[in-house]
Amino acid sequence: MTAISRVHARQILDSRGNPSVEVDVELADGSRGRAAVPSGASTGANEAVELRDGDPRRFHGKGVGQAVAHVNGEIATAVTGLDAEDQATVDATMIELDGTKDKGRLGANAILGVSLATVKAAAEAHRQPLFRYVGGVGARLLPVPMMNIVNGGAHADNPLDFQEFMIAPVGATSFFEAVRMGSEVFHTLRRSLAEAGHNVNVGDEGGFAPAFTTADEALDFVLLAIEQSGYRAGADFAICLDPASSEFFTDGHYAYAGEGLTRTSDEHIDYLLDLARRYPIASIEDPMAEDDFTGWKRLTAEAGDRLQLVGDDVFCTDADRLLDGIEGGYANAILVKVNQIGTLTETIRTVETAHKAGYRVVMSHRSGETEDTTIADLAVGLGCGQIKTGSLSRSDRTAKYNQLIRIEEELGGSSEFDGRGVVRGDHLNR
Ligand SMILES: O=C(O)[C@@H](CO)OP(=O)(O)O
Ligand SMILES: [Mg+2]
Repeated sequence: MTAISRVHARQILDSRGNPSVEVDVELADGSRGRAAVPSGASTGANEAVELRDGDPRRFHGKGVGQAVAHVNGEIATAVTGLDAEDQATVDATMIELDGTKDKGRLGANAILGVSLATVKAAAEAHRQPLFRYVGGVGARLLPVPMMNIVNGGAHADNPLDFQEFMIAPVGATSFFEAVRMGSEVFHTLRRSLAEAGHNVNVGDEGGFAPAFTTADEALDFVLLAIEQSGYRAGADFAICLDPASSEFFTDGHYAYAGEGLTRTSDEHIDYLLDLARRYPIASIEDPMAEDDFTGWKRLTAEAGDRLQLVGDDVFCTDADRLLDGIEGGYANAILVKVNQIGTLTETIRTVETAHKAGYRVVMSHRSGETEDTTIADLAVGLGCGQIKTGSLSRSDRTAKYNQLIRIEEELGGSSEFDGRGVVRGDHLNR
C-alpha cells in the first residue's frame, strides 16, 4: 500500500523570486507528500550540486527545468514501485542512478525533492505527523531557535561583513514563549533603528539590514533591543553569530571590506574572541573559512570549552567531513542543511554521527526558502535541539516557527524545551 505510484515535479518560486523544485509523491493507497527545495547564497564549496539551467532568456538564467525533467523522467521511472517506508532504499536508488559524488548529474535539488516528498507521503500513509513518523515516540524536544535579526554579508546590500546576528531566547521555557520573546525584541529593534535614523528594510532572511560597517554597531543595537524589551542579555537571550567567514577569506586572509581592513587568521580569531568577551555570545557558526583548518583547530582548542562553534561550510552536512572534524578536533557543533547533502537518509546519518560524538546539531534553513516547513518537523523528529530559520517576519521564515508552535501544541505536556542547554554548554562535555 505504501508503494510509490506517481512522482511529479514542477518549477515554483522561492523567497528570492528564483525558481526552485517542488515534488509531489503519491503512494498506492492515495497518500501524498509534497516538498519544495531551498537554495543557498553563501554556499560551501563541497555542497551537493544544485542543477540550474543557466539559460539567460529563461528565468533570468536560474531555471531548474532540467532538474524538474530529471524527476519526471529518470527518477520517476527508477523509484516508482519502491516502498516509501523504505526511505534508505529510495535514497540509495537515486544516488546510484545519479552516479556522481556530488549529485551533479541529476541535481541534488531534484533528488532532495523526491527524498523529502517520499517521507512526507509515508508519514501520511501512517496517519502520523511528520516529526513523529521520523522520530517515533521519543521525538519530544522542541529546538531552541537562533533568530536572525540583523543581516549582512551575502544576504544584504549593506557593508556589514558578518552575515548573521542572531538571538537565542535561552531563558524561555517553551518554544511558543521563545517566539514571543524573539518577536518582542525584533519589533523593539525596528523601533530603535528607525529612531536612530537607520533604514529598516530587511535582508534575505528577514533581519534588518542597516548600513552598519562593524559588528560592534550591530551588536550594540541588538543588546539595546534585548534590554529595552525588558530582558537580560546573557540570561534571557544569548547572541549567536554566523560571520560566514568563507565568504571573505581570500589569499589566506580575512578581508573585511566593510571595515576596510584585512586580518590574518590569528588576528581574525583574536577579534572573534574579543567580541565574545565583550558581548554575551554563546555560539559562532563558520567562525573560520571552510579551508582554514589551522584556524579552526586553534579556535576550537582555545575557546571550544566555552563557545559553541558550528561548522556549516566546513562540513556541508556530510557525515564523512564531520568525522574529519571530530577526529581533527575542530568545531563542536554542526549546521544541518538538507540540500547541502541531498537526501534524508544521508542527513539522518550526519545527525546521528554528530550526536554520537557529542557535537550539537542546529537544523537550518537556506537564505532562499519557500513555504515548505519540513525542517521544522525534522528538527523535532531528529532531536536536534536547535534550529536556525531566520527572523520573526517574512512568511518563508515564520512558516517554520509557526509549524513548531503547532508541533509543541500537539505534543502538549510531553514536549520538552531546553534553552539553557545552549549557554550552559552541555554540548561541550565530550
Ligand atoms: O550560511 C548560512 O548559514 C545560510 C543560512 O543562513 O545561508 P545560505 O543559505 O545563503 O548558505
Ligand atoms: Mg552559515
